[in-house]
Amino acid sequence: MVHEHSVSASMPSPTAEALYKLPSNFLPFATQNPSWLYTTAAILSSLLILEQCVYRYKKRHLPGDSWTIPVIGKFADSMKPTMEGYQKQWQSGALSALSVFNIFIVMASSNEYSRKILNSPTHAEPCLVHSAKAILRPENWVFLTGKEHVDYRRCLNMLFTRRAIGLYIGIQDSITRTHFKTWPKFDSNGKPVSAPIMMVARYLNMDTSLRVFCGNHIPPEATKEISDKYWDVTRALELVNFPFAFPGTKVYKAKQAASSAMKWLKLAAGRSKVAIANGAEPECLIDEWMRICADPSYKGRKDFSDDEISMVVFSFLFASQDAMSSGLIFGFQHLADHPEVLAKVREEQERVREGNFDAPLTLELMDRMPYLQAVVKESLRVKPPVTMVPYKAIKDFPISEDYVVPSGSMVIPSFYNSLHDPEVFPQPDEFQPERWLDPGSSANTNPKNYLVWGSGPHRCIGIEYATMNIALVLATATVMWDWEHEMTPLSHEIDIIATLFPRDGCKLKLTPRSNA
Ligand code: HEM
Repeated sequence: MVHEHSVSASMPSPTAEALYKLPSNFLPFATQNPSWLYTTAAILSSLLILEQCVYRYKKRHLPGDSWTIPVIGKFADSMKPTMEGYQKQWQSGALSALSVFNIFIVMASSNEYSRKILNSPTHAEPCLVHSAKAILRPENWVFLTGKEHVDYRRCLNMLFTRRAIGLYIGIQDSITRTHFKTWPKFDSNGKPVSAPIMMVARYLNMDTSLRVFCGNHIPPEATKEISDKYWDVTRALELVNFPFAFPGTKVYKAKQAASSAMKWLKLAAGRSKVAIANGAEPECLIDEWMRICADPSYKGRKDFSDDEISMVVFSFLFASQDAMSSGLIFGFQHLADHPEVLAKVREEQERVREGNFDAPLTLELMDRMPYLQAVVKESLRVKPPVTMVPYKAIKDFPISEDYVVPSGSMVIPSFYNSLHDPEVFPQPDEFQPERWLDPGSSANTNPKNYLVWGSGPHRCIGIEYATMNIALVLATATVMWDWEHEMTPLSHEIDIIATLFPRDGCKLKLTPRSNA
């Protein structure tokens, strides 16, 4: 998800719009006093009182603090978000209110209200963390709304068809195998030891994405440079950033990282255009895009500048890097903690691949692995990488019978409660892939609850690609190694760094298997 693809994406830029709308005669008493100090104090205290009145007026009967902390509101909580804090907010009501830096926020926690927000484009639009516009550039397609967005997205959907995914799978498979050579760690006696997989998984993910998107149109040093710098982008996706991108700030560093990545992506776009014009077969996503544009039977838009292509590809990286890494790491953690499930995945691998693990994985082989697919689906349900996405009410939004979200407010659909609804997912916190194998199960008959990818016009564009990648990486890992999860007190603590990660980085001991 590109827009507020993250729990941390919910921070508006600090404004005090409501306070600027004071009537000119609002503070008459202050002008009667000659002391500027007294006048200033009077104005400030009036503004603070007004802030409370506006907050209470907008909040009406919704659960939430009766008073907001002056000026900053729940800023402190948003600096260091925790799952416990979010859960407390979600449990407080299907709709609840809070304020951060004078931005009024309505949080939706129920399935009904969350879907209503996502599917009401005339009332609510995605809005980004403040830093995202600076990083992605304001002219990036992800900021389009309404018909413009629908039309643009129609072109991009063609990059994720089954034909395209079939092209990407070979790249994903080969990059994964190359990276896996470095994953197992050994002590000086050659005995396997455990190590956190968080950063190696992020690096694998970035390498895979860049090769899938750009093929060999960028050199290996480019993927290394982009990967190394990308952490600066992730770190800038905090709920609250210093509002100006001065040198040294997180947003400044993220902008630097983004422009150096886009320089390489632009190079790839130019090279791909030349290759396809010269009759080369598509080898990556940009090639596939250029092939479609060059096809005489294609009636859609064909003229995309190198710069525009680089921004689109960067939007895919931006949307995928943290969410995919989170999904992948929890996939490993869930399987490692459920040896009986791991054994079933392995059994399926052995059966479908007939013991020939050197042969590249194909779409057809992946189609024959329903158990693995159920594992991925369940893992993403239990620990959804994206727990909420911030939207903004573009006009008064009558969300329920007795509450209208005031125009200009932030309105945040959250997914966690839908994905952990005990009516639909009995024992909701348990990792039970089997719930997806029975077509009549409540999980399968309530697809509206599966909000891992959002819903409506901005629903994730990369679903098949992301699912395929997580499945493929786990498939190969199950046949290459025996896994052991070194449990630490932090293994089940969640760090929110744009998306969710186990706080200890998931320490795995990987022992090569003899059949691999
Ligand atoms: C496990 C991995 C991923 C998860 C959990 C995820 C989740 C999401 C979510 C929740 C949204 C917002 C949907 C909404 O507002 O209704 C979204 C949007 C988006 N995602 Fe993903 N995503 C993942 C991977 C990817 C990948 C791999 C790509 C690209 C290759 C991608 C590209 C996008 C884009 C471009 C959007 C914005 C779509 C639009 O505004 O039209 N995502 N994703």
